[in-house]
Order: sequence, then structure tokens, then C-alpha cells
Amino acid sequence: MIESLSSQAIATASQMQAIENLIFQAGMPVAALMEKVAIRITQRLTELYPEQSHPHVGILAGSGHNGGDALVVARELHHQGRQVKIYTPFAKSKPLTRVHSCYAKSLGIPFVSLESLQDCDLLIDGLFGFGLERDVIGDVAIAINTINNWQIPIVSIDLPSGIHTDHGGIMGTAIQATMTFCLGLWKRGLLTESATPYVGKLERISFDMPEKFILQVLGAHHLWRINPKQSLLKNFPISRSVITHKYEIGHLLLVVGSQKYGGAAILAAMGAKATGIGMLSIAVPNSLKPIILAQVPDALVIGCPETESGAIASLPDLDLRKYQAITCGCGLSLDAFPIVEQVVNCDRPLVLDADGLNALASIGKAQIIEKLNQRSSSIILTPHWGEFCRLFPDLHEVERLEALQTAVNQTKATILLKGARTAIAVPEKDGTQTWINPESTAALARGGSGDVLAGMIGGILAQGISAKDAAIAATVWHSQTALWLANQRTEMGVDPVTLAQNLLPFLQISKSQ
Ligand SMILES: NC(=O)C1=CN([C@@H]2O[C@H](COP(=O)(O)OP(=O)(O)OC[C@H]3O[C@@H](n4cnc5c(N)ncnc54)[C@H](O)[C@@H]3O)[C@@H](O)[C@H]2O)[C@H](O)CC1
Ligand SMILES: [K+]
Repeated sequence: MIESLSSQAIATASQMQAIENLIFQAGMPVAALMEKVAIRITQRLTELYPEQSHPHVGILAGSGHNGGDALVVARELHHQGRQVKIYTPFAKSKPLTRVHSCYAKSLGIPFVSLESLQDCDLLIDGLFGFGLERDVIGDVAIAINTINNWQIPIVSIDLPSGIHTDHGGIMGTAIQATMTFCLGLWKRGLLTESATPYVGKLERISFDMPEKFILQVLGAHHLWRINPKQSLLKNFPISRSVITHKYEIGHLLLVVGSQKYGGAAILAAMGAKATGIGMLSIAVPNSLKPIILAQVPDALVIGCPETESGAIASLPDLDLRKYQAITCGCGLSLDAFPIVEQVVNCDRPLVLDADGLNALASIGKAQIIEKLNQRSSSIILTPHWGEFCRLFPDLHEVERLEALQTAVNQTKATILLKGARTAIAVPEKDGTQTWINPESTAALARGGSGDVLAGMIGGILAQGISAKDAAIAATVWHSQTALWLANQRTEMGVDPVTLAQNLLPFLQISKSQ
């Protein structure tokens, strides 16, 4: 099933406003849209929080249409027979919100003090949506901080109140939601690192926004939410013809490891092997060769002359053109800089990670841009934010996604910016497209996870998959496996070796579901 535009596009507040206006100008009454949205919210709420287990519901109503949504939900839950109470810190409201407030009162739904909500089984946060304009202060800030200390599940409508729609910053304070029902289109702020601790489980509630209005406003859009399940289904297993040859399936070269970081070479190899790569060559310092051979007997291990410090000093006369892809950098250590330059210049599909990135950073941004623009084959940089700022020091104060898009526009490289919400930006003919991975786990914040990922990306790239799809598919597979393991073993139990060993078992299970 082709994912519809609205199920992947990520929008800002002004884009939502513009699309909403087109809908209203085309004749949809504002009240009717609010009704439709709120009925769908109520349906989903009732599936997740049935009346039997959640009979007492507290409504937090704001002064805008987010509050309007919440008041319609309040009415509908009341008609289900639930005990509903409403709290609002605002004296004035928008007209439509006000009439819903009057009608709720006429039904006998009590408007109560904040404290009276403490005996509820569920709270619905309708304080602010994408109309939040400034820091939250006063009574509403006190209310938010108070509620966050209660142990009552909170479902936020559209956004957790207090989260900035576009950059995801906390505007003074913000609701710590158990779940967020995002309305219509994914909001940019919900998929940022800063919002991650507040959003809880994120779901989108569609209300049939006409795609023509979405396209009209989003135009040549650039920001997309990855659908993890769909990405796994679409990309794996990587197909291979029945009559194939190991070299046809793809030959990946890993240029990795040093005496100081020998394990990184093994982890990258484990990640690459899980992708089903036809042939795997691993170039390591001579002294590491016996260890790597013992750990990865099915790889061609190339012992390289090494520096005093045990880094690769040079690549023996390797014809780099015979490899369908190269992954360079895991555990390389900074002394292997000449190798990195040789690999970047060889113009083969390349994944540059860790010290490969730090070595590249040492030539300065102007040189980086020049070198990368000269390449015709794809290159995928896989920095975390610290490595990104070393590569592009002039962007370190720019908002993450903006900085990422700028760097891709300048270098024409695919950049996978790792983090709680990994973003993958891809240079395309109609401008840079950025994909955000919406689900991950802090279990991945461990040394070695990145080595496994770099090996996976190289393994997929070597099998003829595009840089964009290799980066996205590997990111999803890597994070979904970690989530699956964290559920079984807690986040403490997802070390990189366990992660690499479970990539295929996870894929098998996810395919059978
Ligand atoms: N996406 C859609 O097409 C639909 C959206 N709906 C809901 O409408 C809200 C957006 O409504 P809006 O009235 O524009 O904004 P809010 O409800 O977020 O109201 C904000 C409200 O509060 C005032 N305000 C802003 N910042 C502050 C502050 N820091 N302190 C106090 N007050 C503040 C501002 O002036 C507004 O009046 C959207 O999120 C959806 O929930 C509809 O359901 C229709 C479909
Ligand atoms: K809200």
C-alpha cells in the first residue's frame, strides 16, 4: 500500500494554518471540521482507554480550537456515560470554543478546580495545539507542572501543550504526555529530540485532509516521517535472483579498526554480514588480522601496514574499484587520515563513519565541500551531532534539521545525523529531502552501536540499494531491533554484539507478523 502523502508529510504550524484555511475557504465549516476531528479522537480514545477501565475523565480545555476539540470530546465521553469533569484556566475563549463550553455546561458536565481532577483515571490535554505562540506562564503553567506530578495517564490533542509546533522546544513548561494524538499532518516539533521526552506514544489522527490542499501548501516538500513498519516490509529481505554469484550479490570492503579499537572492526563486520552481503573484505592493521580472521572466518581479511600507534598506515595495492561499496572509519583512529583521503577520492559508493568523519573534518569545510562535490558515486556520512559540528563548525548553532539540510545542499552527500530522532537528508533533483526516524531507544546510546549500523549500511549499499534507501532501511532495522530487544531485556541489555546477533531473528519475526 503506497503511503499517502498525508501519512508521511511533516508540517509546521503555518503550513497547517494555510491548509486549514484552504479547507474552510472550500466550504468546510470550521465547526464541522472540529466535530469530525473530535469524533475521531473519541473513537481512538475509547479503543485505548475503554469506559470500563477509565470511567472518570478530566478535560483540560484551552481557549483556542485545541480546547474546542477537547470540549467536543468531553461531550461525547459524557454521552458514553463516563464521569467527565472540565478544568480551564482561561476566562476568555475563541467563539467556537466558547459555545462548546456553554453546551457542556448545559449538559451538566461540571467545570471544576484543577485539584478536582486528581481522582480521574485519564486526562485529556486540550490546552494548546499549534496555536501556541509564546512561553506558558501563570495559572496554566502551574496547572501543567502540577499535572505532570500526578500519576494519571495524559492524552494530548495534537501536541503536548507547551511544545513548540515547529522546533519542538519546551515553551516554559510542557505536558508530559502518555500519548499524543497528532491531527492531520505530523507536526515538525513532535519529531525533534527536545520533544521526545514529552510526546509519549505518538499516533496520527487523520481527518481526510484533501491531498490537493496539502500539495498546494507543502509544494516541493522536504520533510518526511519514516514509516518504520512499511520501511522494513519494503526493503527486506533484499531480493536476490536464484541463479546468482557471491560477487554479484555485492562485495563490501570495510576499512576499519586499529590496535586501540579492534572491536569496532568486528562489530561493523557483524552488521554487514546480517545484510546477506555476497563477499566481505576487511582491511585492518596487520596486528589485528589474526583476531579478525578468528572472529570473521568468512571474510577476506587484508592485513595493512600500520603506524607506530597501530593504525592503518596504507592500503596495500588494493584495486578499490572492485568493491561495490566501502565502509570506512569504525575504530580507525585519527592516525589513519591518509587512508580516508584515498578512500574518499576513489569514488566508490562509500559510508564514512566515526574517525573517518573526524579525519575528513581535519581538512576543513571548504575542502570537504569541494572533495564531496567532485564525487559522482554516492557517499553517506553518518555523524552524531558532535561529529557533525566538527565537519561543519559554522552550523553548530543552527537548529539541527536546518543545519543538516544546509550541509547536504552544500556537499551533495547523503547525511545520516544520528540521535534519538535520527534524520536522513538526501540530495535530490528537486532539493534536499529529509526523513526522520520516529521510533528509537536510548539503548542505542552505547559505544559500538554505530559500528554495527555503519556495517549494515555498507552491506545494503553494496547490494545495489540506493544511498537513501540503504540509510533509511538500515536505520529502521537497527532501531526496531534495539526496541524489540529493549522490551525483552530492558535498555541495559542491548549491547552491540547482542544487537548484531538479533538483527536477523528480529527481521524474521517482524516479517511473520
Ligand atoms: N489541524 C487542523 O486543521 C485542525 C485543528 N484543530 C485544532 O485547532 C488547534 C489550533 O487551534 P488554535 O486556536 O489556532 O490554537 P490553540 O488551540 O493552540 O490555541 C492557542 C490559544 O491560546 C492562545 N495562546 C497562545 N500561546 C499562549 C500562551 N503561551 N499562553 C496563553 N495563551 C496562549 C492563542 O491566542 C490561542 O487563542 C489545533 O492544534 C487542533 O487541536 C481543529 O480541530 C480543526 C482541525
Ligand atoms: K494539546
